[in-house]
Amino acid sequence: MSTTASNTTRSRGKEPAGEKVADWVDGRLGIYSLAKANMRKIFPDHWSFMLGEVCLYSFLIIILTGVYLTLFFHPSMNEVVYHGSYVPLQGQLMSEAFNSTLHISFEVRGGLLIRQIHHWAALIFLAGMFVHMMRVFFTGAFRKPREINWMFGFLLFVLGMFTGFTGYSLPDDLLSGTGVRFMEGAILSVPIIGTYISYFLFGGEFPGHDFVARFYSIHILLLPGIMLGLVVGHLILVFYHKHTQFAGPGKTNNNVVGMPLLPVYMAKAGGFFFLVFGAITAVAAIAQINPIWAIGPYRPDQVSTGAQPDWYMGFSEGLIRTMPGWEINFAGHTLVLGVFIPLMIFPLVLVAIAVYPFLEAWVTGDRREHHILDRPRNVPTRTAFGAAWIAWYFVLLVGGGNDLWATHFHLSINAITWFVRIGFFVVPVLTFVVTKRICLGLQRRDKDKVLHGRESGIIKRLPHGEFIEVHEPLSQEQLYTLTAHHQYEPVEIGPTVDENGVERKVGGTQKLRAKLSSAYYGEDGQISKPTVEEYKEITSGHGHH
Ligand code: HEM
Ligand code: HEM
Repeated sequence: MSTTASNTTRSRGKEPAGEKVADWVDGRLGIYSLAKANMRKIFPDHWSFMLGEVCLYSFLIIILTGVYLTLFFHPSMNEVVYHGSYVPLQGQLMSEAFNSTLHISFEVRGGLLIRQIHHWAALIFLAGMFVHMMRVFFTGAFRKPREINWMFGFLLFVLGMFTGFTGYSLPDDLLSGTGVRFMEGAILSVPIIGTYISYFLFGGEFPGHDFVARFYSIHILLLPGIMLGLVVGHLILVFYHKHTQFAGPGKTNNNVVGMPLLPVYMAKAGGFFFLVFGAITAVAAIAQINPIWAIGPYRPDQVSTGAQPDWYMGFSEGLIRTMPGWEINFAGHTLVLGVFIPLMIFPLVLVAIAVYPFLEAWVTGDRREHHILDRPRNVPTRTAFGAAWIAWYFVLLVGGGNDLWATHFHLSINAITWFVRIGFFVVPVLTFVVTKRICLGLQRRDKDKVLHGRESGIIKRLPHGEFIEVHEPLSQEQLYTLTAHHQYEPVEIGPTVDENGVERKVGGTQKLRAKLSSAYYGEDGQISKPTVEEYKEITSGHGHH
């Protein structure tokens, strides 16, 4: 701070304590210039922009509760005899991990609630990421310059799945052990190196004595550490790029219309954190999750019926449960294709998401920056791809819970398995076609609204007996919003013969690109926006009710 400033404050009398502290910190960290540059940073308002915050807050809640659990959890597979307060398990042999989780649940003050909050927050965190990712996808917020942030987010999603899986495995109960056994089976199906990886991971034959301790360091240190770094990077990039916004009057690619970070956005965000915390705590207090005492300790020779992974891992379970049990013998080695093929499809389902922004940019040839969001209906092919992917994911989830679907809905488990096998191929295609039709229909309706106004529901009878519905013209604001989107031309292959009559070779990828591009922006891919002439012609009297 300058001397004049400190002289003035001294002349006014005693400096307030807060100001003193702030001056002290500013002298060391330069917070005044940092605050000046960022305090008035503008955030646009839309309910869907709160989904990223749900991810952030549930992640913080997971860390807070996780730290409390580490105080009491023993990551050891040493066998002990249970002498705790849960009578039905008295005298049973179990691992220390299972024993300490029972101790957390029954004896530690607030232990069961914290365990439940940790587990529920994990489910909500992953669901939040799923929905946040869909919001970013369907609005095209992943386009330049946000592709790298999309990749950061994608990594967070995948790491979140594995952190959840390792956490789920820690209590060493029958359900979690069955999940780890499932993973071991999948690893063993990898030709040549599968057995080595399994031995390395479990420190010998499954289950061995090490996996809980190993999963523990991965669960509380390695993966959350990487995730924390990624979250910080993710938020720095959101700040750096500035937030996107939906089209509307006054909103352009070069500005952001909304509320300043301080005080409005911070107050809202702070309140929202407590809301998310409260909601998760309420769910955790009401709905029981993972009652390990009812499931019992893990024994490799036992498996319970109705065993299910947490929802985000369900699709991988579905892939394996519904795959035919193919097995071949190759040069004296057994290849378990029934497990190996699903194991290979698993990353493909995920990688399809990761690379999408780059694929779309290549197909459309679009290299511009985008800060105005798309309405999903205005990009029908992308929206249809997204919907097809979600439908595919849910078909696999049904496969992952085929036994529960069978028992709850009194269906044949074989019928469900066949439904999933056929649905795996058919449902995404059907969803794609239907979604694209719906989007085009909505675009037609928008066009109609722009040209003919909104249907008011008021029916009038004209003097000569004809009935008409009164259409109200849209406001200028609505007209702008409905017509603000840019419509692209499909990328063409161009002439295949040059001016000298020499034929130019067109590669397969170029042809594919042109085909995909016309699917995005060709005649079947979008409804042309109303032109100014059309609008003037109609609104100047003829044909306008
Ligand atoms: C730990 C998980 C995550 C956290 C804490 C997080 C947090 C946030 C926050 C707070 C925002 C700004 C507000 C909003 O648009 O909702 C945001 C934006 C964004 N997120 Fe995430 N996110 C996470 C996961 C993901 C995932 C899984 C993806 C996609 C694969 C993703 C991609 C993006 C993108 C591209 C933006 C910029 C959007 C824009 O400016 O419109 N994020 N994220
Ligand atoms: C994205 C991050 C995380 C996710 C998705 C996650 C998820 C889970 C899940 C589902 C469980 C099983 C809970 C149960 O018993 O029903 C668990 C257990 C556990 N987690 Fe996490 N966790 C995360 C981060 C952390 C962190 C950062 C810590 C510690 C600093 C931690 C510490 C623990 C401990 C000690 C257990 C075993 C105790 C128990 O099962 O109750 N977790 N975690």
